[in-house]
Amino acid sequence: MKNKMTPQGWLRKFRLALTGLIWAVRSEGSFRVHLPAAFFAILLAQFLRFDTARWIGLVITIGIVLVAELFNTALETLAQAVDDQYNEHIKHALDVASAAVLMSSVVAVVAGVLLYWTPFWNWWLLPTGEVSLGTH
Ligand SMILES: Nc1ncnc2c1ncn2[C@@H]1O[C@H](COP(=O)(O)OP(=O)(O)OP(=O)(O)O)[C@@H](O)[C@H]1O
Repeated sequence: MKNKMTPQGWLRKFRLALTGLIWAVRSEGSFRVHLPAAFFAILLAQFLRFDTARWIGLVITIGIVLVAELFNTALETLAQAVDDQYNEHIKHALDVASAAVLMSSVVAVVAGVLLYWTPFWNWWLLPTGEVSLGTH
């Protein structure tokens, strides 16, 4: 077997992955919602001065949503190539992929509330009432 774990091999893998990422972002409409939402979440986190733990939570949450969307796009594309007629297996596969995206979105909403709740209220209340909800 040919050993592909050379620097050139890794570089080729990285180039192919980047090509796939660019293609997915261009062809899958959901990225036009998810990417600006992720950008806005990062800006808001910066504004609210997230601590390291919250940044880690935010990065993982954004990653989960984007990875689910990428796999969903890959499956949809593969399904189109396999069979453009009605196919029960493809239906189940695509429905499960959609469920993964839905699940990641629910996780993102719950994580968003947990991550932003205290920093937001601290920002909202501190200048007027000097009330702090603490750091947790
Ligand atoms: N070949 C097929 N056979 C059976 N059902 C299919 C097939 N292709 C798509 N479907 C059904 O249509 C649904 C939507 O699939 P489709 O690939 O059109 O995604 P979409 O709704 O356009 O998603 P997106 O907007 O993310 O591209 C699937 O979840 C599945 O139930």
